[in-house]
Amino acid sequence: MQYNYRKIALFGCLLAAVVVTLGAYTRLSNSGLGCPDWPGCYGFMSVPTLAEDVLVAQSQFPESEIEHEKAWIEMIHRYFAAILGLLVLFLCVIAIRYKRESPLPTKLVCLLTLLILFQGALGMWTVTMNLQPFIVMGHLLGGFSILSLLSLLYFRVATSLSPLADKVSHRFKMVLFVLGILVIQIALGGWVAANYAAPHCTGLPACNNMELFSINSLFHLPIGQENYEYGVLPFETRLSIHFVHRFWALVTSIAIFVMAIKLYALATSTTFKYAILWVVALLIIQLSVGAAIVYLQFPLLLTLFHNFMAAMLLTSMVRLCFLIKYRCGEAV
Ligand code: HEM
Repeated sequence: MQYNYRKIALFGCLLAAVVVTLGAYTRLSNSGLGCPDWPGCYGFMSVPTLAEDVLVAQSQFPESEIEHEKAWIEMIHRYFAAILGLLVLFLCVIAIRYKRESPLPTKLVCLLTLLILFQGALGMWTVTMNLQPFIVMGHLLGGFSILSLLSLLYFRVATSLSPLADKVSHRFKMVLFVLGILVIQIALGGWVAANYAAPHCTGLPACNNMELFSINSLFHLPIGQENYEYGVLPFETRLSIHFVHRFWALVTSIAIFVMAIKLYALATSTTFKYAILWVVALLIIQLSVGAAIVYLQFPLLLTLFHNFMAAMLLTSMVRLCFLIKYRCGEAV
């Protein structure tokens, strides 16, 4: 039972990574409004392709012209997300059903189920509120949170150890703190993408027109518009948003390096040492990919990889937290 549950949880993690990447593809290929309604597409369960269906769709949504490629990208993301939702629901039902016989993390799966439902609502608002940047960024963060919690679920069911009963260690607090810094960096990345701010800062390492950077312009919020596709904020605000993402990458990197050095100096188990090195390796790759995106002028596939690496970095940090909390081997 525990064994099968573990395998399903692992499958859930992989599926969540696919859904997050498909979501990024939908966002970055500007297909977010490929279907102007939700959960269907122009009122159909699939993209309307037959001539008569296209006519019906077009008469019901005269203001949006069907772009089949964008509509398919959007619908494929929704299909995968729906399968993930059903899988999480299944994990939740099993955890509750076998609560007595098998010690499964019921609270964690229930939280995941609530999160999946909220994520579905965010997906709907993304479309109905015409890509409102706060909703788009929230949807990105929701996807990353689901992936993190699913990985935590997998780590929990894959171990026979119990969490430490004693008070939270200094090292655990430090890793949580750095995790918080990383989450801010991911949110800032989502803010860059949601406001289409990437091409407004093309220099490296700083933007070309740094004289336009201003902290105040960051408070110019994208609200009160009908449609947010392709962004509504002025040039200097987008440049500033983009630059802050780069600046916070520096803060994140320093925090991760310091954390890694401190943890490594005290670690004794090989598993834990590898887990620390893995985080550092992912960070170095992520920084190089970030710089390459700018240098190569924002190619879609590389930006997708940037999103994927952010997800990997986040789950690796979650793993570090888990390893400390469950004192795997004599790790901490
Ligand atoms: C720890 C380091 C970093 C993390 C975790 C991170 C994470 C992210 C995330 C999650 C996104 C959103 C992608 C999406 O919408 O799917 C993003 C976007 C972006 N990041 Fe980063 N990033 C990091 C460092 C950097 C660096 C160093 C640069 C540039 C020098 C950079 C440049 C960009 C750009 C240009 C985008 C917007 C892409 C677009 O909208 O086309 N990032 N980042």
